[in-house]
Amino acid sequence: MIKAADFYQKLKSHLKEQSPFVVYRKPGENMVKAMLQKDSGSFRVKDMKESGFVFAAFNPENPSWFIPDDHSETYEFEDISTDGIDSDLYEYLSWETDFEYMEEDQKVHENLVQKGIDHIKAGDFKKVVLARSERVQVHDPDPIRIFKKLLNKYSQAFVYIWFHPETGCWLGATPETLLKSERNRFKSMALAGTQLFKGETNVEWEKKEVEEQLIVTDYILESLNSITDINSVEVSAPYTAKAGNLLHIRTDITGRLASAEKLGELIKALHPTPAVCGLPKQKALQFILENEKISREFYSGYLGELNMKTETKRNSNTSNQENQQFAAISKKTELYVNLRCMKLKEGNARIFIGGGITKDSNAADEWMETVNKSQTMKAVLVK
Ligand SMILES: C=C(O[C@@H]1C=C(C(=O)O)C=C[C@H]1O)C(=O)O
Repeated sequence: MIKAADFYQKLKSHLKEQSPFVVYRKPGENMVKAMLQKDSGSFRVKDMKESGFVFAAFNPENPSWFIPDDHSETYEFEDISTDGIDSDLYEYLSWETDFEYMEEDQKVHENLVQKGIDHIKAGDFKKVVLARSERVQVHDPDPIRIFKKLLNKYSQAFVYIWFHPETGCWLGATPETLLKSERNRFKSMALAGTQLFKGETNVEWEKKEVEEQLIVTDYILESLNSITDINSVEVSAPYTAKAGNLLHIRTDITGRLASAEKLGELIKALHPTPAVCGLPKQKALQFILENEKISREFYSGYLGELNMKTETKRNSNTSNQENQQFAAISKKTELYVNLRCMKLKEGNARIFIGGGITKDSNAADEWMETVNKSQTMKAVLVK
């Protein structure tokens, strides 16, 4: 196993050569993993049968970039938080906003949200997720140092830094799983509804938020219909989940795929879910593409390990081979929705944030929700 300091040294030279790489840590884990592509080729996902790390755009028509397993060096190391900033108190206190600078942005976003509400009331769609971006001047633009701050601060998120000449440099700390699967078992989640964390996770939710989250759960369950062994599907009760300075409503969904071959179909059916797009999917997507003032690029797309080979040691229980161990190779997929993320460019960070709109939404509240969400990335950019 490589030492963290040695790894980051290696990563620096890789970055200088502008070769694709990804470094990431899964929620609740200690180990940081990395894939450094050995050549400078650009690979795209074609049929979801590939093995490697995928970085997919929000718009399903756009390419999904890929670091293939067999074209990269992989690393694993422990990176222990040293500055102790991963505390609830810090998240709450680090709240700060420059309102003057945002006045124009606020107007533009509220107009967009109002247009969304009007279309919902006219019956065009039931839910739409509308986003904006914000440019933040970065005091210390070293992407590796920003990544380390994310690691220190967000132990329960999927934290990553991704670089590819086709996409630029992205970093994030997302609370949302799109899909996990191993052999034919899978897990997904419906995450929606947002309020600011004020030191208490036992909170009340407004009816509007509950309904907004239910739309996501129902959609995921419906998408599973033709692809899974539907009798195997289990759904948890909705509960409050903390993500940085925010709380969301979350439902966990597990089940079995009709066959492991159906993985690609399932990803296609799920993405983009109404947690980041809307319902019905096509109408909401069209509204977003025509009306949002930004190109989302990879924000609210998905990223993660696709069909990564993992070895599990199992005991054979046949009597004449007592206690004999054998290694079973299986393929594991772990994909996350690319939220609470930013793109680094020429010393600036572009933060992407959005929120779900339903008929009961209020434009000013939706603005505040995006301000709150922007804090997840801003907290690691301020001095
Ligand atoms: C769209 C975002 O987050 C999503 C939207 C949420 C909402 O509308 O309440 C909550 C969690 C996420 O599923 C974002 O963070 O930009």
